[in-house]
Amino acid sequence: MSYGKRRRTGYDPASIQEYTFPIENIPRLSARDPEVYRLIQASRPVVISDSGLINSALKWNLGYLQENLGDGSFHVYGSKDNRFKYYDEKRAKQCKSFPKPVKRYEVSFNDFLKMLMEKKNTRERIYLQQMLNESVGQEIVKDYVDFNWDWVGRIQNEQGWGPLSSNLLLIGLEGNITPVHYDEQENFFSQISGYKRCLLFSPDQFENLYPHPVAHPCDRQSQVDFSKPDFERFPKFRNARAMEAIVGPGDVLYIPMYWWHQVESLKSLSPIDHKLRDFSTTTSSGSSGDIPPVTVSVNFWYRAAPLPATVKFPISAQQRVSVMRNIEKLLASALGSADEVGKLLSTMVDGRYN
Ligand SMILES: CC1(C)c2ccccc2-c2ccc(C[C@@H](CC(=O)O)C(=O)C(=O)O)cc21
Ligand SMILES: [Zn+2]
Repeated sequence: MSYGKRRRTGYDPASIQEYTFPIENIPRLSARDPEVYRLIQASRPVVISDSGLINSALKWNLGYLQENLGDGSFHVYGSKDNRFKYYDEKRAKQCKSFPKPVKRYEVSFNDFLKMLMEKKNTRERIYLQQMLNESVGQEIVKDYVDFNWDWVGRIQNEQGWGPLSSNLLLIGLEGNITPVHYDEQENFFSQISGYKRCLLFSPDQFENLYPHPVAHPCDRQSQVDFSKPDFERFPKFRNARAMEAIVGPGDVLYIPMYWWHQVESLKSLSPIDHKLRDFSTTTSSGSSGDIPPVTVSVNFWYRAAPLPATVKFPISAQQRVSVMRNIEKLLASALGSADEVGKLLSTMVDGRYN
């Protein structure tokens, strides 16, 4: 069930997964509308349709990227299903019993293209995510310089945000899902090609989304799998309610810090012509590979504004999450291991605070 109008153009509605929670629409406004800046000021999500932020990148098809991305190495994640659940490598090494949800490869862009062709036939799905850095070719640098930095820089200053920490280039297969999680940075999520469905949940829904413990490799990720929610373990997930934006080329979605988001690559109705230069179309398996359709996005992560000098009460949901994180970290270090944090918190709370 979804309230209000859902954007209907460009993607195949059959590629929209049905979930158990109600969904409202995130406002989609022009950069000329003052309401955009009121929503950003209030740390509320909004889609800006004509910011021009990444117009210079709208020509980034795979052929252009192959030509100009340079010969650096790229992080490519592989998943045996369509979910790409992030995990922290260091923490994963510490807990032996942790089954790694995704595999990580370091490959050249051409190898990534080969993987795209070969993965067409295998179960494994792949997702490239690579920080845009100085290893990229001159043309990409030019396009990057031509981003609308005046527009985004003005917001960064007006909001008192910290520095831009990174821009991640994301190239995924249609059907790829980044499961619901939150990040501790402000994000201008920009869509270059293809369509992505972004489901957002406000930070005050922490108890509905049951994040893993902070010390867990999947810190900041929800334990709930939307496609098969375990209501016995996570009963409050019944109270979750989402806001949704379907972003297409040129759209920018403001994802406020601490807001939960799940991102799903939809099936595009007009597959892109990748203009792949004389790419050997016969893969090692000999099948004449045509590249499967992909989505391309780039995000802009900004460090948070410094905390205000005086705390206003009642504290915000974001501040509540930050306090809980600090308590979990403090207890894990005070007790020497994260395993006893739960027991100690129950001892503190049971019969005393509840
Ligand atoms: C799933 C993946 C590839 C991954 C694997 C391993 C480590 C990190 C990440 C990572 C980080 C960010 C994104 C982009 C976006 C979601 C989306 O567009 O899919 C998002 O969440 C954001 O911009 O905040 C995607 C990924
Ligand atoms: Zn994220």
